[in-house]
Amino acid sequence: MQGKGQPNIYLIGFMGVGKSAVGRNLARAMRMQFIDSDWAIEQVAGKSISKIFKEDGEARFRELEREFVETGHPETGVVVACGGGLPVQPGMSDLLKQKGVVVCLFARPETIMARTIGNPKRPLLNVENPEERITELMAEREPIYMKTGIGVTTDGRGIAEVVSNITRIYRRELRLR
Ligand SMILES: Nc1ncnc2c1ncn2[C@@H]1O[C@H](COP(=O)(O)OP(=O)(O)OP(=O)(O)O)[C@@H](O)[C@H]1O
Ligand SMILES: O=C(O)C1=C[C@@H](O)[C@@H](O)[C@H](O)C1
Ligand SMILES: [Mg+2]
Repeated sequence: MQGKGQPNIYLIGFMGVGKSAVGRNLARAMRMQFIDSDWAIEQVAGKSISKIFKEDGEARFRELEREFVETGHPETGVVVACGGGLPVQPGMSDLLKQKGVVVCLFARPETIMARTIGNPKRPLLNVENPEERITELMAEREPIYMKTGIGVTTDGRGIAEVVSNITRIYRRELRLR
């Protein structure tokens, strides 16, 4: 794989901004491996995200996220699509920045709503008024997202366009290192 040995790329941002979809395409373009933290955690736990939340609680899920970042994935050559809440718990922002290039995808609440509606993988949005929940959670998380990753907006932009933007950012960051 051509990107083997290169610093990891971590995609962060709110649920539905496109981390998984963009990450898969970015990894292909960069010839790097692709790992989705939500998927990796489901493999370790042997159950779905919604089952982990229901049976073990959110705190256990956050522990699994920490283990994934600390020891659960290769140190180089990987594009990691992070779960929406992964950078939020204490210490994670600095840890991600140490480990690689962090890019944060953004989208407006209406866009997020349209992209996430009816998906059972996002138990936090499985509430009576998901729009309100998105706005609240976003306001809480935005400062952390902004200080952790280089921002890329995705509203009205297709996946290929977002991928080529990130490719340029990554090359620039490698030159600066
Ligand atoms: N730029 C884009 N334009 C149009 N649709 C998009 C774009 N990015 C992602 N999508 C679509 O939006 C949906 C949500 O994207 P995705 O699952 O990649 O989000 P995510 O950030 O990984 O969310 P989560 O944090 O919950 O895992 C998918 O159906 C995806 O194909
Ligand atoms: O934003 C969040 O806290 C979450 C996002 C998803 O990717 C999953 O990691 C899970 O549903 C929690
Ligand atoms: Mg995802």
